[in-house]
Amino acid sequence: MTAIEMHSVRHGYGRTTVLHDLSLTVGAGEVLGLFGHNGAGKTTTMKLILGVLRPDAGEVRVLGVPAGEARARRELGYLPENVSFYPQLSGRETLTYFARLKGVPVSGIAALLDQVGLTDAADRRVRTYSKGMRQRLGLAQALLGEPRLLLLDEPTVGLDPIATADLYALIDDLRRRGTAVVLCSHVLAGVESYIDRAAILCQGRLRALGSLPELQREAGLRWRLTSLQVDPLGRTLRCERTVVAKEKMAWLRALSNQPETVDVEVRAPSLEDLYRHFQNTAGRRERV
Ligand SMILES: Nc1ncnc2c1ncn2[C@@H]1O[C@H](COP(=O)(O)OP(=O)(O)OP(=O)(O)O)[C@@H](O)[C@H]1O
Repeated sequence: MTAIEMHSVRHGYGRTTVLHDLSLTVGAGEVLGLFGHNGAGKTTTMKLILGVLRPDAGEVRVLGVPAGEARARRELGYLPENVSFYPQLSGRETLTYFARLKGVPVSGIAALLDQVGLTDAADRRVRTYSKGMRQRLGLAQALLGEPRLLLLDEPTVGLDPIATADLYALIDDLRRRGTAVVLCSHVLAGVESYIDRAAILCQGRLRALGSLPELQREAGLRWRLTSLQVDPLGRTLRCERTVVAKEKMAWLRALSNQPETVDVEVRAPSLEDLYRHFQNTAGRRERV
């Protein structure tokens, strides 16, 4: 079943429209990265999916029902951007509280604490937690009740590199079990191999949507080839060139046929390169 369907959604605060004609779908077991500058409309999009905001126009459906319906809410987990908890409760008490609010069994709490690496701190008050520990508790809260759709707003904020890698591994595991995930982040480096598609928002408009190879094709950015060559005196020379995607293989063949070439490194346009490209060209496109 499709996890999210947004059709021609418009939303504004007061008289200012901040989302324009947004259409996208997210399938079961799909991880969508939602990216955009500050104020692009990412959190507003999340809130529309949660059903705490209603669109001014268009339609938002979650797991086959209108967003905000009890069935959709029950199957949805949400990690907000600025997660906050009652400081006097322990981690375990916090999860018990949220499990009761959500109407899900408390029996899975120990496993969740373990999954996010908080077992040893489970009975400490949250006010003694570091930022990263609070973030991990937020993630455990979002995972209560085994949601079929998980919305993560800046989930890596405050996480150290190992905890960040653990989070991505957890997302991978959830994806394999059919959970759909929407992941908002300003940290693009490292996220690309964990998302199926990226949606790039600019000034409330969907500027690009697709898998990394699709976005690479659409953007037409150049690939970087770095070759190491040994000259007749035995010195190693480093040569760098950028080539368009369709010429990449011809260049690779040519380089590997040269006996002086000892190594070639190929760098595809990264998610960061693509993000910058689509943001930079958004204004231009709108003016056309
Ligand atoms: N409650 C509100 N009232 C009025 N304007 C709002 C409200 N919430 C958000 N906005 C405006 O809507 C636009 C989109 O905000 P939103 O929080 O969705 O962006 P974002 O992409 O999540 O930004 P960030 O990366 O900074 O978190 C911004 O211009 C913001 O100022």
